[in-house]
Amino acid sequence: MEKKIGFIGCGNMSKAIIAGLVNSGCFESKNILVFDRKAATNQEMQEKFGITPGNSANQVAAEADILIGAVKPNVMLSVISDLASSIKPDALFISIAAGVTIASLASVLGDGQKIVRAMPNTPSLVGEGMTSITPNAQVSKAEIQLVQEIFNSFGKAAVVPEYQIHAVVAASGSAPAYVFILIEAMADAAVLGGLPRAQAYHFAAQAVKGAAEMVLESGKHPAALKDMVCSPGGTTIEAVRKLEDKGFRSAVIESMQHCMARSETMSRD
Ligand SMILES: NC(=O)C1=CN([C@@H]2O[C@H](COP(=O)(O)OP(=O)(O)OC[C@H]3O[C@@H](n4cnc5c(N)ncnc54)[C@H](O)[C@@H]3O)[C@@H](O)[C@H]2O)C=CC1
Ligand SMILES: O=C(O)[C@@H]1CCC=N1
Repeated sequence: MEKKIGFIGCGNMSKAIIAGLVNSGCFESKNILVFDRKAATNQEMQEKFGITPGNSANQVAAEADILIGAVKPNVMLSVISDLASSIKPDALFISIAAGVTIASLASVLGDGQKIVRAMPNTPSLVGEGMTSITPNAQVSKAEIQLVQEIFNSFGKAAVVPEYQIHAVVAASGSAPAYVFILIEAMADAAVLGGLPRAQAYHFAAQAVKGAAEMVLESGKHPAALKDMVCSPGGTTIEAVRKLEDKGFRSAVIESMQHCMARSETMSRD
């Protein structure tokens, strides 16, 4: 598309989104404007992806049709208050910060600004992101579609009401971290069983990827898919019994409950 998309802050999440955007061809690289306070990062992104580095946050804000705020939650409001007067009045401002509400963003940017809260995740880097989108009342249906198109270009995107964002953070925003721990633990066990380390990661990661694809593609209940693996008196049911004994489900549910509680607390701070 011909529009310009700007990034304020270019850390782990912006880098994943920019890689996804460039690889999908959704935006021409030159129409991706990046400003991070670390000059080396802007230069690195220009060399790697051919994006246009910004001279300042205000310059990027003044040029962007779609502006993504991607700094840490605790500095988001102060960073955008310095930019508010530069942002184009009809630009879409997308915040990806956890725990920063649309109301607090609007209190800085003004009630007339088109604002979207999005919650992406790092698999955007490999075109497998999952992003929730929550627009304010100023964002038109066509603009919501545009935002979906952008996030769909490197994964999947769905519109959710703002109160559901805490659950989205737990189920997809933060989720890659728990899955990486799971893969690491599975690989450690495989190494214990004699598999070389590199192969252990390969087998474990491919098994996780394949299982996820089965849930997404088959439409079957995860329990039915689990039952298909468990042969009577076999190996899998032994592992399943031990996972239940160790409280695997409960550990996942309670950890995600803490994640959601943290997201709620951040929204009130
Ligand atoms: N990392 C993740 O998996 C996800 C992160 N998020 C959200 O994305 C946001 C960014 O997170 P990360 O990329 O992980 O953080 P990060 O710390 O890797 O990146 C933040 C970047 O902002 C830059 N920065 C700070 N102040 C600035 C300023 N005034 N002007 C320009 N650049 C500035 C920093 O130099 C840094 O490169 C957070 O609000 C987080 O809640 C959302 C979903 C997933
Ligand atoms: O840990 C965090 O606060 C951010 C939000 C979702 C993933 N990372």
